[in-house]
Amino acid sequence: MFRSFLVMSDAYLALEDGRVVEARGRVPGRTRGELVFTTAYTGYEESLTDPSYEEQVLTFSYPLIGNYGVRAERFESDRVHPRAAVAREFTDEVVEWLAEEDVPAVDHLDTRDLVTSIREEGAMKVGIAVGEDATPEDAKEELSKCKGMSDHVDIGAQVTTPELTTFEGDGDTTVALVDCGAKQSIADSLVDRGATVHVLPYDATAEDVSELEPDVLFISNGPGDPKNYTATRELVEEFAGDIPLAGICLGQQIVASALGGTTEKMAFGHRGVNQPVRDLQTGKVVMTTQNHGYTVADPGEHLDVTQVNVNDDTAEGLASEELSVITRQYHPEAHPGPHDSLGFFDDVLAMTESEGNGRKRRVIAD
Ligand SMILES: NC(=O)CC[C@H](N)C(=O)O
Repeated sequence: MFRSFLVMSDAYLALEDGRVVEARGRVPGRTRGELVFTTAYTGYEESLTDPSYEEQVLTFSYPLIGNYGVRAERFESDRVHPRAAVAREFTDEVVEWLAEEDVPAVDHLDTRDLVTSIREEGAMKVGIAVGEDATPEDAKEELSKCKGMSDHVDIGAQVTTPELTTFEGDGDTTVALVDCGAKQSIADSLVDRGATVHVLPYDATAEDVSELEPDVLFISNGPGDPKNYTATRELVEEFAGDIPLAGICLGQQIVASALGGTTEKMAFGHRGVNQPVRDLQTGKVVMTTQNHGYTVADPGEHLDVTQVNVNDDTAEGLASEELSVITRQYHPEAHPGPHDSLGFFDDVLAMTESEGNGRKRRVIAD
């Protein structure tokens, strides 16, 4: 157990490795989740509203969070998704926002130690108790109720759009974006390029998609284990070879598993805005935004790995020319992070123009 420098502590984090960490409580409450960290030094508004953090507790390794305020125009969804937020120091403005959202927050703890533990031991469960009457036992009780990420079997239902929503672009291309917890910047990046984007619930049926006559089927980012997105995987199986497919993050994982690949959980994942990715064809390395804890272990026979992470060689981009598929494990839409890979959206829309790409082809055997 290590101590915050405050004499009075009213926040406790009970870690899966048995330790209880004291902190300063900023927003009271009791909660639990998977403890992860991001190394992003900007973009706290975008990260905190990224639906992929659902059921997780987000630790910022950057020590001061909130130094340029809180503006709703930077939000990626309509609420804060992590179950709690942890930093060395939160500004009052961020704390006010988290309080309005009823999301427990703690600071004045040694986040360097926390991040080192996650790196060495992997992402772990945490129970948190914050408030004047909070005790270490309360935090431990929360920990005892904490489920593993893969055990949140219907996590998509917690983050998806309740109904079909359309964002109009000024061009002719139509994209069906299956919302497994989509960041708003994905639809925005497509609309910016002229596409009309229909955002569908994660459990949309093949009929729902067909009715829209989309030129591209796009699977979004989202929280939890890709194995739990059965309905979304079936959609990909249904349309592969008929219309071009794209996916980001969870979307890449779902597309790969639908086409015969496999996914696995990583030790602590990739979360930050400076993850280096190498394109295997051009040799070029770009800095990317990432937020994932699972990865594609085997892309299967239909997909090729086109990009890899420079640090650990994991699959960052997959493609099939035959089936017109391109996916990214990272976040080309940025928000937060570098804009170097925004060209992905041009590549996705270009698939609709490529020769021989019709709705009639079926390459995968039924
Ligand atoms: N940002 C995402 O889409 C995350 C995907 C998945 N939930 C993972 O953790 O790997």
